[in-house]
Amino acid sequence: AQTCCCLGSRHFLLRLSFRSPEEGDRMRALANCWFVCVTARTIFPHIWKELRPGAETFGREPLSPASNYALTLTHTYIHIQRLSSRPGKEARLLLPLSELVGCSCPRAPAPPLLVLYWYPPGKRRKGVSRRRQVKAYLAESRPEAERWSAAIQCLLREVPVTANTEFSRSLLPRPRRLLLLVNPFSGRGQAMQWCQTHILPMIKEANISYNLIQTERRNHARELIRDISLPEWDGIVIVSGDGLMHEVINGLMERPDWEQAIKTPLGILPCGSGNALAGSINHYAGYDMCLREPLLLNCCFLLCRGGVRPLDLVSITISPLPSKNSHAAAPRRLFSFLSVAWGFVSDVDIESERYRGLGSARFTLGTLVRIASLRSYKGRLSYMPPSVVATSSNGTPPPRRPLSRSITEGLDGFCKTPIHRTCSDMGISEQRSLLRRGEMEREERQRERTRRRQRGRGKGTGVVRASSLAEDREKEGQMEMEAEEKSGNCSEMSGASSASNERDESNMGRDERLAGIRDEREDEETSEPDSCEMLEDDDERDEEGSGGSLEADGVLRARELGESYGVDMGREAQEEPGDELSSQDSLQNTRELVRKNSAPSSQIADTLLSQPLSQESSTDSGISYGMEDMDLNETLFQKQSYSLDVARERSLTISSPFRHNPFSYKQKVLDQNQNTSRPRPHSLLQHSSSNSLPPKMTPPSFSPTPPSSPSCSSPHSSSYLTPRPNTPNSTLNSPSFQMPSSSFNFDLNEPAGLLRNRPFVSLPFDVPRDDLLPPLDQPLPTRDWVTIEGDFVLVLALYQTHLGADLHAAPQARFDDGLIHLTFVRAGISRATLLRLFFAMEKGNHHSFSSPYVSHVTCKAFRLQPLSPRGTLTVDGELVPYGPLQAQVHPSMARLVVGDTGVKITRL
Ligand SMILES: Nc1ncnc2c1ncn2[C@@H]1O[C@H](COP(=O)(O)OP(=O)(O)OP(=O)(O)O)[C@@H](O)[C@H]1O
Repeated sequence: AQTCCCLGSRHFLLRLSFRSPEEGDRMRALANCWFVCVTARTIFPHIWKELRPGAETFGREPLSPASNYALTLTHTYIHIQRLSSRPGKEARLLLPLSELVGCSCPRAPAPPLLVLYWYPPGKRRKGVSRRRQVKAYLAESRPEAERWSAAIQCLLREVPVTANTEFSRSLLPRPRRLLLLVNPFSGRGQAMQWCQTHILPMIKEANISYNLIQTERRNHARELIRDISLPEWDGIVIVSGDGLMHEVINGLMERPDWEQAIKTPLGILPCGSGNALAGSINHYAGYDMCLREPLLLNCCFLLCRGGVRPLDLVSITISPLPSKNSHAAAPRRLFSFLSVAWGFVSDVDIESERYRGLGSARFTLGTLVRIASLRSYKGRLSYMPPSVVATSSNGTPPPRRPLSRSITEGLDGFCKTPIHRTCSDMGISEQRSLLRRGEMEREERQRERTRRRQRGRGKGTGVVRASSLAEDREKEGQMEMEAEEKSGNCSEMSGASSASNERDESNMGRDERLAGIRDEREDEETSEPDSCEMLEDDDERDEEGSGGSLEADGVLRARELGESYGVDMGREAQEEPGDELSSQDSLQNTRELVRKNSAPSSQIADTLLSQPLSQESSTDSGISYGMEDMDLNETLFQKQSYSLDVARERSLTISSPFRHNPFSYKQKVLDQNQNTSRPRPHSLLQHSSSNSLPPKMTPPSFSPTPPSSPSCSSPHSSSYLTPRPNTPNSTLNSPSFQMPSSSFNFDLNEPAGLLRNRPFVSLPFDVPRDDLLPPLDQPLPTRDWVTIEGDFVLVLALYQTHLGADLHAAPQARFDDGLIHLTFVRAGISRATLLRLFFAMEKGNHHSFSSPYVSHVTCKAFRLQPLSPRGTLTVDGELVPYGPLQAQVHPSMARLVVGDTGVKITRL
């Protein structure tokens, strides 16, 4: 038994032989007694089996033959060799210390055992995860067993040791102490059960002391964390989903000693339904995607190993909740570790609460339900690319963003290159369509500007309130319905979806509408059968022109919210009659598909996308336009004339046909499948319905600020851009700059449900400032920001790799990369494509997924201004008040327990 093979004597720390308990009668009696009385059925069932293969029938059957083992300890492995007198029967096991959670040496009267808690990776039905195995060996004496236990624990706790070290318990640091916060209702309500079966046993095996607190209500953990004495704890562990982690982080940031408090290592043991952070930790450790208990075991193992990494936090500023004195309410700040979501993702998150019993499958079901009734939302997304911060912090001026002057150049790598390098994702024919629509917008906006000035004279302000927007759009909808009922010519379109109306109109009534753009009067006389909304629009204009009824004024104000900003340039496009004729058949087919309500969305989309959009553009060179408008960051531009040549050049980067497509304000007919009794966002009524697709290829307006047009390399050198006074190089000579930014006037409803019980504790004064962001109610700087405005299906800002344990949504993200990973999907995407996108996300290969509607960028800060009056916004999966929101990343603010797979920073 004293012989063992020599395994790397250079790293040799301990070598000793152990015997199995069957070696002698005395030992056997002792071991049997101890196991039967204390351990066999409770603490060490595995050991019992290991030592006594015939445990269940002890006393009745003969004991198995004795085995001797030789164990050798090195810095990285325990080599275990079974010694056998019969040649060829020796078995060797190499047990990596990195797969060990801990070891123990049970006290007397137990025999002198060395027990190893080993979690090797094992194959599961879905992926690979850790499995528990216990190895126990009987030492010749208790001091020998204790020496071994101390040696292994020293290595696990990274105590420096050599081959000459005299191992004893005194070398060991004190056991780690963890505060476990358990939400018993998280996920499917299994958190406490899993604590007993998986978590606490493993934590004990790792020789970690713990205190477990069950949360009793929402925000209980937050209050607790604000008040406890933190130095007592080596870490705070959340046994729940991401929501409780959000509470804890914000509780820490609300402490007066937030700077030290936020450095407390945080761990997560996934018992929720989303478990995004746990999924990210699991991925970072190099494990395959897994859910439920396997994921829990992996994370618990990593927690016990105890490697800690820095974690970025994102400071979020959101609109204040309404108070009695709404003027006194200041924007709120909170800290986020995971995500900000608006649109599809937040809708699914909140709406799928009702399927909570399904666990993580609730998101799959929620996704399918939401895809079936796809919504889009109007909004404006601005972000600051990381390159800007990197270079400006060096003191060197940021490089000019090159303008992609060729449409096809931008189209090539649309999905792969950063947005600010891309000017358009549209093909040539669509570019023409864009320019034509730009012309229409310009005309329309000029008319509205005139009306606004008239109204401004009376009211003195151009502020638009979202509450009136909602009412006005309802009124507008009613008016449109009435108009349609009156119009017999519109009967052809009744029953068809709104989007099909839009498409038909956009393709079939081009000549008429172009004529209408040239001459507003002509519009009024045109009674184009297909153009229901034009009739209705004209009605509105009549009313407004004649003094403006309340309804008409409301409609107008509703329009202002979405449209009052943006430089709008374009050129008139005309259509060749032959082209229209050639597209008639396919259009007819499409309408049939949509009207019948029977075709799959992808089929409808395909039909639409295959339509030729072949319009020949004609330039009105020499024409100059007066303009007075704001850019997408609410920077007011001076009224100046410029030639259409300039306009044409800039239209590639700035104009916003997307924002103002011809379908924006027309009648929306609910199709048969829509539930009319249920309130729906207005954007849904406008842009999508369950059987219709949003308009084809609604390109966004990309507005790097300043626009990086060669003719306008900087806002200050521009001949036609003058920033607003509150920007660094502003001038005060614009008569209109006093007009407040409309998009910040949201009517926030009284918080209800999930939001009702949120305590709004103010953060300490010295929490880090968002130095890249102006206050929420002020315009963004003119430089370095990119703005996209239009209709979005979703906007998702993620700073971890996973959005859910099985949703690898930001593969490039790292815990401390100092970046926000923005994904946005614009209206126009088909349901089938969206579904494919989510499927691709599961594997994390959606970045190679090519769709002109889907964009991925990284940034340091962003601002999101929803322009649709209703919607949901979530931060870390938790509902926040709907309204403008801005965020900035603060690199490496917190610390996260991730195990020791990656680059180790410190130990828990
Ligand atoms: N005892 C409790 N009773 C009710 N709500 C609680 C309690 N403890 C915590 N909460 C709240 O429950 C919400 C949801 O918890 P959490 O996010 O941890 O679980 P989950 O929603 O199942 O998981 P995930 O966010 O991963 O989907 C959190 O906002 C938290 O504030």
